Formats: sequence, structure tokens, C-alpha cells
Amino acid sequence: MSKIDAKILIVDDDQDVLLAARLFLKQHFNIIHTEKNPENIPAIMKNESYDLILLDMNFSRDATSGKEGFHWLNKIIEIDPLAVVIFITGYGDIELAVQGIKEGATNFILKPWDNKKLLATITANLKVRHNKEEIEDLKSKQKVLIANQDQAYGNLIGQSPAMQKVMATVEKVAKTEANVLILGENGTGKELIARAIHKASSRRDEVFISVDLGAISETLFESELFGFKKGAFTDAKEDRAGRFEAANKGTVFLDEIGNLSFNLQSKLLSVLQNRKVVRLGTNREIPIDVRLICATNMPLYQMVNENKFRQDLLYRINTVEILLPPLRERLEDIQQLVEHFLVIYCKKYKMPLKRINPTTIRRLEKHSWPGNIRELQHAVERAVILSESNILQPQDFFLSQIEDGGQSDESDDITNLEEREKLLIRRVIDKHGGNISKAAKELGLTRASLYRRIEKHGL
Ligand SMILES: Nc1ncnc2c1ncn2[C@@H]1O[C@H](COP(=O)(O)OP(=O)(O)OP(=O)(O)O)[C@@H](O)[C@H]1O
Repeated sequence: MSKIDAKILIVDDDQDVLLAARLFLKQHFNIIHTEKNPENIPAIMKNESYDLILLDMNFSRDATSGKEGFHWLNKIIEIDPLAVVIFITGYGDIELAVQGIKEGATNFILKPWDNKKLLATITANLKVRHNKEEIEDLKSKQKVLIANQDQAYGNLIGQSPAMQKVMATVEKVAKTEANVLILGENGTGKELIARAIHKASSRRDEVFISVDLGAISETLFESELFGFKKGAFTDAKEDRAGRFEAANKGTVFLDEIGNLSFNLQSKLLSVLQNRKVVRLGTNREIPIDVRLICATNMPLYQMVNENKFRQDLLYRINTVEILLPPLRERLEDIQQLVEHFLVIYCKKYKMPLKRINPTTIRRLEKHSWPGNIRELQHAVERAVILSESNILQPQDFFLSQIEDGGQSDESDDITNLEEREKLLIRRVIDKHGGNISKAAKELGLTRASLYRRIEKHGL
């Protein structure tokens, strides 16, 4: 019979117990160590790591209080927080043993024991150690993932009074559990603000799950958000947790909430009211503990008046509201943002740090930035890639003139068809903040043919 690969320590002041346990367990497990004196536990554990420890509850003669057992249990957990400890106890001490489990023991076994039962208890509890290790491993991976995710979003920049006010609200609201509604045009930084609230909250070590409601179809809404059981529908090949469940103890960010149909608004409201989800294909309610942050670029209050958005849902999500002004209303932030993105992109493309002169900044301040900060970010990235010089000039940003005052349209001077096409493509891409899919749609092209034209014109 092959032995189970496990290292077990038995601590008991009764030599007979140690001997009997050792002889029996040696037949089933690789390494068995025994110790008569609990005082030696710290020294032993300094050099060895055990998969499981069997620990007597009372050491001194006639002792029955279990105090010693608790003392040594605490010591063991202090040395190895993942330790799996099984108390060895007499019939009269069951209540104490149960107390021991509350204090951190994994299980208990009664003396004199039945060998089969001892074996079954040890085998079952060895898995506990394995599970604890797996959980620790997942937790540390989660930390790395969270840090990585945050890095992709970067810091919140903005010295304009409007942004300073937003930042002060973020700081205040982060300390609470209040639901937050962030309103603002596309690309104004709604998700970045939501992440900043999460990062400054007591949930910062848990996950931040972002759900783009505009991208989830009516049919997928429930399975994506609430999860499903294997077989609940044709493609449900395995049980799956929904985003709410996955975000448990963390934050859920529901982006584009204004895009939800009336029917789905009711389903969402019911989950928010009950704080429970039911996976598709089951009846079991799963409690969820999430911080809710919603965002939209749609006029929710007007939609309520037009019966397009439920008033009760609005009141549930808007405990605190943050309004992000468009970039054209906080021009003071442009210089700082450009410098911020220059550092990021020069590093990304392994170039010496490029600079920008005041004339270029003034020119950027004149642009209306319909795609807001995302558009500015893409414009800086493009300028970093394409500009030959170390100091960026207005022309490096390919800004269209028509939006910036309306007096002159550079296309008026262009009679060459190729040049006109180039200008038009540049403008539409700028208008959509660099979003190729949207630009292609507006131009009536497929993404592939837009890419071909971008290449042809060297855009
Ligand atoms: N104040 C800011 N400081 C630095 N970077 C910012 C700031 N605001 C936005 N950004 C950057 O601009 C980009 C767009 O921001 P974000 O995705 O948060 O906008 P959004 O309002 O959620 O957009 P959408 O409405 O399209 O979902 C991101 O890369 C973000 O890091």
C-alpha cells in the first residue's frame, strides 16, 4: 500500500499514546514525528513545516481545563498561520474541544480513538491545509492582478478647481459605503474616478469589477451579472459565478447604466434592494456584499421624466453624485495631462522624454476635445510616435481647425482628393477619440478598410 505524502507531528505527554499513534500512522503517512514536551513545539516548528499537528489538550497531570491546549494552539498558529491542528481530547472535554475549534483548531478526536476514524479524520483534514494554501496563493495572485489593473489606469491628474472638487468628493465618499453615480461625457474619466474611490476605500484589497452594460445584450444580462448553473441554457457548460458574486466584498462598477432597458432596470433594482443574486437555473439566493458605483453619459434625470429610466433605480444608485466636466471646461488641466501622458508614452515607446512648448499648449487649449481625456491621450500617443522632434509642435497633433473657431477650414484649401480623404479620416478619428470602430462606422467603412487607408496616408 503506498503511503500518503504528508508530514505529521503528534504532541502528547503520554508516551503510550505517542507510541500507538506513531506505529499506526507510520503505515499510512510518510513522516511521523512525536513530541512529549509541548515546550519544544516552537523549536521543532522552526526547522520543520507540518501538514498536520495532533495536539493534546491537557499536559500537566490531572489538568482538565484545556488551557494548555489553547495556549499551544495559539503558539502554533502564531508560528504557522496555515497550520492544521487536531485536538486530542477525552470524552468529558467535548465542549472544550468545540471551543478549541472556535479558537482555530480544525477538528478534534476523542481518546481512546478508533484507528479507522483517526485515519479518516487526518486524511480529510490534510485537504484543509491544501485548501488554505490554495486560498493564500489566490489571494496573493489577486493582489498582483489588482495592482496590475490599476497600473493600466494610472493616476488621477487635474489641478483645475473642477477636478480639485471632484478629488475632494472622492476622498470623502471613499470612506463610506454610499452608492455613487458618476455623470460625464465619454472619456472624461468616469472609470478612473470609480477606481480611485475603490482604491481609497476599505475594500481596496478586494476586486474592482467593471461591467460595461452598453456592451451586454439583453439575453446575456442575467447570466453575466448573476451567474448560472451548468445546463441552465445551451451554452452553460459549467457552473459560473456572475460579476456581482465575483465582486463580493469588493466594488462593482456599472458603466453606461443609462443604456439598460426598462425590463433590465427592474431586475437590477431587485438585486440591489435584496442584496442577493440567484444564479440562472437555481433557486438558491446568494448574499452579495458589494460597493456599487454607476456611471453614464446619458441625461438620467431627463430620462426619468420621459419614463425611460426608473426613478426608484435612480434614487438607489445616486446617494452621492459626481459630475465630471468635459475637458473643454477645464482647460487648465491640459498641460498637466499632456505632460503626464508624455511620460507614459515616451517610456512605452522607449524614447527620450519629449517636451511640449507653450504655443502648442495654447493650440491644444483651443481644440474642443469631443472625446475628452481619452482623445487627448490618443493624440499625445500619436504625436509621440510620429513626431521627429523632441519638442512637440501643434502640427504633431493633427487637430482639425473647423471645430476650433470655425473661421477657417483647412479642407477649403485642399482640392486634391487624396488630401481631402486624409483630412476627413483624421478628423473623424479625432472626433471619436481614436476609436477606430466608431470612426469606421461614421465613414461607412469596415474597420479593415479604414486601417488600410490609415496606413496609406501614414496617419
Ligand atoms: N483626470 C485624469 N487623469 C489622468 N488620466 C485620466 C484622467 N481622466 C481620464 N483619464 C484617462 O483617460 C482615459 C479614459 O478614461 P475613462 O475610461 O475613465 O473614461 P470614461 O469616462 O469612463 O469613458 P467612457 O464614457 O467612454 O466609458 C483612461 O485611459 C484614463 O486613464
